[in-house]
Amino acid sequence: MDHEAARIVNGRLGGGPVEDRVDIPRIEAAVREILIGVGEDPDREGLRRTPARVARAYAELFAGLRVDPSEILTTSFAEEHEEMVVVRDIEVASFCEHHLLPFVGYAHIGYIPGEHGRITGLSKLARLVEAYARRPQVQERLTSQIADRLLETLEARGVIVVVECEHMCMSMRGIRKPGAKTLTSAVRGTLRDNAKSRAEAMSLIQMSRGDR
Ligand SMILES: Nc1nc2c(ncn2[C@@H]2O[C@H](COP(=O)(O)OP(=O)(O)OP(=O)(O)O)[C@@H](O)[C@H]2O)c(=O)[nH]1
Ligand SMILES: [Zn+2]
Repeated sequence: MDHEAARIVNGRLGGGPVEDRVDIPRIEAAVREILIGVGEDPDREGLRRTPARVARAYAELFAGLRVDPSEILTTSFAEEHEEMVVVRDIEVASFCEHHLLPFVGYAHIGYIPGEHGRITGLSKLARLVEAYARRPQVQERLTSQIADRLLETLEARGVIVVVECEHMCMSMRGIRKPGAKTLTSAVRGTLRDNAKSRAEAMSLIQMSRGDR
């Protein structure tokens, strides 16, 4: 494998291979430095292959940086469905950009198709979450990016996205409050303007909470 090819690893995003250009040697060197920095011996048996493992893990965990979210919703179908569609409990695993520690939880997505009733494949909603989650993020931006992309690409009449996550940077360090959940929402279009539709969406989303 030539040097350039060695820098290209295949990441996987929601099951599909993506060409993933990640500078593996650079990540390896940095991880080795971190290990030294925290007072470890990067050459001891258990840590020898750690920089390489972390580099591969990061390629996968940040694969969203190399995905164009506008290409995810390209499959949409014209359907005479003008009522709400809700997909709830989509697992989220993202990284807070302040500490590069994970935040994990669920995203719930609801939308009302536009005038021409264009709907998208249900899995595409989960792929959209993956594309925006697998990058350094803040939860608020993750939430609104998903909502804005849906509104724009599907020309939906209304969109609601609710994300609930626990942030490891709040659980494991700093203030150390494990179990604290952060809830964020982004509401667009008719769901923002119409309190009755919004309440319907919220009740569909909240129904899941009792089931869990
Ligand atoms: N709004 C928002 N804040 C976040 C998110 N993830 C982490 N944070 C917060 O980012 C803030 C960074 O604060 P700083 O004061 O710069 O960093 P810090 O000294 O490590 O902060 P502490 O966590 O309070 O120890 C912290 O309050 C985190 O809780 C997120 O997704 N959204
Ligand atoms: Zn953080």
